[in-house]
Amino acid sequence: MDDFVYKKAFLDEPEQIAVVETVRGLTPGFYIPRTRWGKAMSLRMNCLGRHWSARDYKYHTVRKDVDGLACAPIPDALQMLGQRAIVATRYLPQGLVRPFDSCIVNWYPEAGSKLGDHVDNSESPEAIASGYPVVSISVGASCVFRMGGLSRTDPYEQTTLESGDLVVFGRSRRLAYHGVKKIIPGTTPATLPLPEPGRINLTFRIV
Ligand SMILES: O=C(O)CCC(=O)C(=O)O
Ligand SMILES: [Fe+2]
Repeated sequence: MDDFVYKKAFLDEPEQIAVVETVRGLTPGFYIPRTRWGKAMSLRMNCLGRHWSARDYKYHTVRKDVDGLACAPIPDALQMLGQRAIVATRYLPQGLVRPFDSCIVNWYPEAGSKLGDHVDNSESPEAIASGYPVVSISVGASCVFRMGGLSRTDPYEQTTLESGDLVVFGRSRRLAYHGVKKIIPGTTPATLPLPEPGRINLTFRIV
């Protein structure tokens, strides 16, 4: 089996609505992350379970570079979606599924919002070496997503991620480069309580 799996329509419409309502109702809520150079990222973020700092690229228990508040725990309903993704894609058998300790919620609010090509490597060496997959669930506007290899210059597969789509990557692809090139305006389902062009992505990890 490929270690990068893409599954269309993982979430049905009521589940997509529930995800948006859940993430918009969290306290503490979204913030605009700033890099170590003080530059504002083009998205809003809320880290659940553990806080990932855009300043030092490390995980913390509090939102140290934002407002010092403890981050909200991962709601059970979201944790269940993350774990279900691993079984639904047959990435691992049910008995090997473990709870995620981090769910980063990214909200891309504009057509120009993006996330440059990067590797998810802020996690502990043991977590990365285990090859346990990263689960990424998208809701709202479609985006152009690209997944590459272990070197920045390896070829990339480009995919349009639509509302409800799922991406799972681990094992040999755990440290693969990936990024969000752009948000496609006019694609946010009208039934979602999310201003257009809004895209929400949930990324679950064991850190
Ligand atoms: O928004 C996405 O689809 C990807 C998010 C991502 O790669 C990350 O948060 O590390
Ligand atoms: Fe990532």
